[in-house]
Amino acid sequence: MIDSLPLPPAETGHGPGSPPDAPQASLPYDAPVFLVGMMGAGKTTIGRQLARLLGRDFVDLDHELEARCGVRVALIFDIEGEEGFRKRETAALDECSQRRGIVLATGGGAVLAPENRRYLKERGVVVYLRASADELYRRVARDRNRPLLQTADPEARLRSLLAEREPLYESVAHITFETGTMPVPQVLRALLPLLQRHEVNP
Ligand SMILES: Nc1ncnc2c1ncn2[C@@H]1O[C@H](COP(=O)(O)OP(=O)(O)OP(=O)(O)O)[C@@H](O)[C@H]1O
Ligand SMILES: O=C(O)C1=C[C@@H](O)[C@@H](O)[C@H](O)C1
Ligand SMILES: [Mg+2]
Repeated sequence: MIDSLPLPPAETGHGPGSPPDAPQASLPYDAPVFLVGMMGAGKTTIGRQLARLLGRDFVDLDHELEARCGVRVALIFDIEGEEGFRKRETAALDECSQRRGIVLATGGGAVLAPENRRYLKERGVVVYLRASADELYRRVARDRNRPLLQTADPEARLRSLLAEREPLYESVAHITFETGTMPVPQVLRALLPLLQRHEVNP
């Protein structure tokens, strides 16, 4: 039933009727760029803008799963539990991470599975968007779309998830970028030269 509902458009291109803007920058490789980090790290927001800047297609793994299932991430969790969601996430990541020339924003928990970490590390350039628990919580506090934070104490949950995952994000990252309280345009300006300087093995 979860596979047969009407789909919102997947965020995997520039959208119907909207031609891509001319790229304002480029990278010296076509390996995919993967963004990892906690809920609220800015993977979707920065990923979309980075893709536009580079003239690359943007893939958001959460949106891709929603498009495939026809329902929101929260409902996938409700129906299939976190385990079901993670299986779908791994299958989608395996497929999407083989695309060249894209920017891909992962979901916050995509680094949990060892095979996902291998896909990320071996197939592209991985950027860990890092932020403090205080800052992350400020960014997601009012948003109800994150099922793992629908608890009595979402801030404590976010802190414990961050502590658990930090070493996993670090272990896959080629570039760790501390966003601090930097606004999005500034993050993009500072991240771009790091990506351009990164050396990718053929
Ligand atoms: N550097 C930043 N400064 C201020 N606000 C930010 C920054 N990055 C993201 N935000 C805001 O934080 C919120 C969450 O960002 P976003 O949805 O991009 O996070 P995410 O990493 O994709 O999270 P998830 O893993 O849940 O998908 C959004 O409202 C976004 O505008
Ligand atoms: O941090 C997580 O485990 C998650 C983050 C979101 O991107 C979604 O993938 C989902 O809400 C799970
Ligand atoms: Mg996101």
